[in-house]
Amino acid sequence: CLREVLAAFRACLTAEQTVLMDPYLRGWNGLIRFLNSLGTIFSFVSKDAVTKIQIMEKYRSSDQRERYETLQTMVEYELASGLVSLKNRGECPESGCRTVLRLHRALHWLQMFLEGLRTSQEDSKTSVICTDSYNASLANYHPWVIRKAATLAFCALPTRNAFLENMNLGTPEEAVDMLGEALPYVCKVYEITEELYAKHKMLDLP
Ligand SMILES: CCCCCCCC/C=C\CCCCCCCC(=O)N[C@@H](COP(=O)(O)O)[C@H](O)/C=C/CCCCCCCCCCCCC
Repeated sequence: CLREVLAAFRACLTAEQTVLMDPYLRGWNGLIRFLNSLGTIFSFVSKDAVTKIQIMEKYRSSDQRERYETLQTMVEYELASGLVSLKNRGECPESGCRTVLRLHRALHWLQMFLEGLRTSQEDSKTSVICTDSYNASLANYHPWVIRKAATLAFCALPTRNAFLENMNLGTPEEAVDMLGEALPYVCKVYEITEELYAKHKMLDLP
């Protein structure tokens, strides 16, 4: 249920302005379930996202689980233990920091996409909203072949109102209201993570 997905992003935020890992991953898992319901054309996207979520879930069920309780504790722990490579991807291909960075960039896309959906006219095309938000965010980190595959897949998206109805949040108008309520939490999670990564000069982790 997307209501629960949006609630998960709200639950990530603590009074100390840190981001809790478990609701963050719960939110992502819910988004992937929704993505899968849009058709197999998006399998290549969900496969990559699932791999990344599983890497993080593995840390959360390991002996070091407490180090991964929040994004902040993860960054502190991995940097102090030399578990992050700032230059060479091959050295630490599955660090929590680089893995979360990929999800974080995708969260930027999601934020722009949902805002576009919320503020668009009834007759707007979801594929156009999706392509515009992708080009303005995530596409900057993808090679040509992925950008092509992604923009091709976006053409299969249903119309704006059908998409909003698929979200199971009531009528399209009710879904838009719900997005208006929930988006500030997604934005806050994005902002806190962006600041954290900028502070540690990790926004370009290979
Ligand atoms: C209330 C919510 C309603 C909206 C629901 C939207 C559901 C979206 C669910 C998931 C979003 C996609 C997450 C994609 C993560 C991509 C991470 C990434 O950038 N990976 C690349 C880099 O990884 P490394 O190689 O460095 O490890 C990787 O190369 C990418 C591979 C796959 C292609 C990614 C294409 C992304 C397109 C994003 C748009 C999804 C379309 C959703 C349509 C509604």
